[in-house]
Amino acid sequence: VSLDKLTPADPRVEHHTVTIRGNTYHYLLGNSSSPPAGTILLVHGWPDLSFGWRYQVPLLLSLNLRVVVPDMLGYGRTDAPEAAAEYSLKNMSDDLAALAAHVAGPGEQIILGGHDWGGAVVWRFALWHPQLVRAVFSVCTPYAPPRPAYIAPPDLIKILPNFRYQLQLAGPEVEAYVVGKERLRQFLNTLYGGRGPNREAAFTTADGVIFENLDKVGPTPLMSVEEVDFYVNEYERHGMHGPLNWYRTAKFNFDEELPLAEAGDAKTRVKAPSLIITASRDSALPPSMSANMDKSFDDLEKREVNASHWALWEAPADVNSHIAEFLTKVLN
Ligand SMILES: O=C(NCCCc1ccccc1)N[C@H]1CC[C@H](OCc2c(F)cccc2F)CC1
Repeated sequence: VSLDKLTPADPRVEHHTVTIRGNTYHYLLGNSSSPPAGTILLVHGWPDLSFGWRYQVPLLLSLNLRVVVPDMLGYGRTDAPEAAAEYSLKNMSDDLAALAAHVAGPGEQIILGGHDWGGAVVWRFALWHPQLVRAVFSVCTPYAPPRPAYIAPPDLIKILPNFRYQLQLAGPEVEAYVVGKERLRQFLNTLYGGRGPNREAAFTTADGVIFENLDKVGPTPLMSVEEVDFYVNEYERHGMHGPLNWYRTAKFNFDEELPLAEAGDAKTRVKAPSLIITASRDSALPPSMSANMDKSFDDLEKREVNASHWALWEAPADVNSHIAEFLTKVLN
């Protein structure tokens, strides 16, 4: 399975913008030569960009797919509205349904792939727009059924202590501190696994961002300096308010999804062919979190790769072989 990856200015993808439900989205569009065997929509997570799928796009083009990769709301060359409610999983699902109609035509079924928050989005897309889903996969992020009762984030932390960093991200400190190229670079290097001279971490799922360590952190081992430069320039456009709004949506998601939870299996089961690829060393989303998924799916495949949360870049050959195996079955 080829290991080549997109460069920031890659001729294999076009750049497009389109206004969707009031927000302007930027997306990469890769067209296979002959009529496509299908359309796949790739959804990135936090803190990432459409470019986060750089190791996967060439493989997907080789499968004769039309590949659509948006910068999600708040990121890159897509708008970053102020209100957190706009970033709800239902709004994201509805935006992507409109984007799919724009690219593939109204009512056309698509394949969806998500990583991290993008994995949460694609699972919810499958609940809100089941008729549009040809197949769906998530890297790292398990499916959590809509809940009949609201669990406020502080209480969720008691059940899922590995989510503790999300309380900090939903607050004002990280947004206020991570301003300007220098601190954006330190922040991104930190999130992508950079360490200090004595292996100090400046982010853990227990502490969140450790501000006093940020300026000690060296470059991430997962990206070239040019790639980090690209990310820093893309993040400088909006700063961190938009990306952090994704962590301020818990109550909006609960309220929107309550009718699904109350309808039970009819609205909370995923029928389309599905795949989850877990990352063995993901400290935020460990494979154990996917243990109970089977009861909500008609057709679920599970695979695991030996990687951290950033499996797309750290184990691309393994991730890509699982995706290729899954899609070859879906496309034949
Ligand atoms: O915060 C996220 N990613 C940032 C990771 C940063 C990191 C960097 C370096 C090393 C480790 C981590 N992702 C979110 C994605 C949505 C998730 O919410 C959905 C959800 C539930 F609420 C309950 C059960 C399962 C489930 F998926 C919550 C984590």
